[in-house]
Amino acid sequence: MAALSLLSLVALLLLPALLLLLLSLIVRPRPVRIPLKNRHVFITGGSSGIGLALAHRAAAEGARVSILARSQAKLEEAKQAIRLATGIDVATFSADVRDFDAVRRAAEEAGPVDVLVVNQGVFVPGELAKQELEEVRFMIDVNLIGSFNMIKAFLPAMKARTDRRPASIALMSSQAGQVGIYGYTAYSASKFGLRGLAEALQQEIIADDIHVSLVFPPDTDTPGLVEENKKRPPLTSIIAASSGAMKADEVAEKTLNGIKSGSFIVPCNFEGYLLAVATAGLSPQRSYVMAFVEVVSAGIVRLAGLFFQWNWYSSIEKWHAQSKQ
Ligand SMILES: NC(=O)C1=CN([C@@H]2O[C@H](COP(=O)(O)OP(=O)(O)OC[C@H]3O[C@@H](n4cnc5c(N)ncnc54)[C@H](OP(=O)(O)O)[C@@H]3O)[C@@H](O)[C@H]2O)C=CC1
Ligand SMILES: CCCCCCCCCCCCCCCC(=O)[C@@H](N)CO
Repeated sequence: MAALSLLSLVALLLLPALLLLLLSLIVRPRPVRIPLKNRHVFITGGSSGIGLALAHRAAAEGARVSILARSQAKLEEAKQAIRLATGIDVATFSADVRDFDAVRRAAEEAGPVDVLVVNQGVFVPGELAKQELEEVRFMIDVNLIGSFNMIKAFLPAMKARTDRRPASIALMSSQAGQVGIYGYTAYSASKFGLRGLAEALQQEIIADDIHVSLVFPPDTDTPGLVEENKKRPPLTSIIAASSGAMKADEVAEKTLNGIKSGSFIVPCNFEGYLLAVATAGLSPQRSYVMAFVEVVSAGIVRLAGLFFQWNWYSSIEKWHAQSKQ
């Protein structure tokens, strides 16, 4: 009896250890560190919200920072704010990411970039039945096609960089890019699209030592969210409240840490970790510890996900029952 329990104890410890060992051998791409100090970090949407917080932090960490957005006035305001806080001057580029020629001119002017953060994004919530196709197109154009434009324009010089240290392309998705949320048909589609782009792109540029990160923030306190809240269907707010809200600077910190550690998936809060494990799919994974968590908890996290859906559909049913009265 004692021998049997000793045996099962050994098996209990040995199996996870063997699994960890196996995973540490097979996870791909291999782990990498991406330094920011003295490197050129280019941030789209860098004049407001998460992008502005990223620019602040990257400048404070000793990077050379460039920001791109449409409004020259907001860019100038951001530049002054960063100078006041850090004493550092960032370069500004006024362009619309939907305009490939404008983006290409910015790329030429900016010179080679080591860390490209494609963060610009627009969000107009609303049920598809009530939304104009023009708004749908707007979100797909800025969030998805705009990201393609940025990468197409900046990638050639990144590949040809003479600094042989590892480089990074980070894309700002959203937790609504991991799970579809009521009121976000177009927005979720644009953010899910970034995932396909990122997974395929990582395979294409790994040989250039360029590493892709996909960031998934929850609701984040930014000027963009203040605007969004004016239009949000109540059910969007109810369902989005399943994940806690964050400050722009907290998301910026998670994002830069994710970039520096070369993480492909970058969750930002606890719910974000659950979502990352629940939607791990066939994404690349560099961390054998995270890979271990994914393998071991897949079933139970799926169960948790089904409970969330149960809860969300209950809210939707309740909402319809109330509005019929
Ligand atoms: N806030 C949130 O709750 C969340 C946000 N996100 C994502 O994070 C990113 C940043 O969001 P947030 O900080 O809230 O956004 P803000 O609305 O506060 O800022 C958006 C930034 O993008 C720029 N931008 C918008 N459209 C374009 C365009 N066509 N071309 C170039 N620049 C553009 C804006 O400048 P200008 O208008 O002058 O062009 C601004 O600098 C987005 O991708 C968003 O989807 C993800 C999850 C949650
Ligand atoms: C396995 C269990 C997982 C449980 C966690 C589920 C939480 C889902 C919440 C989704 C929130 C979406 C917020 C989108 C924010 C956003 O992008 C807009 N503000 C526009 O910018």
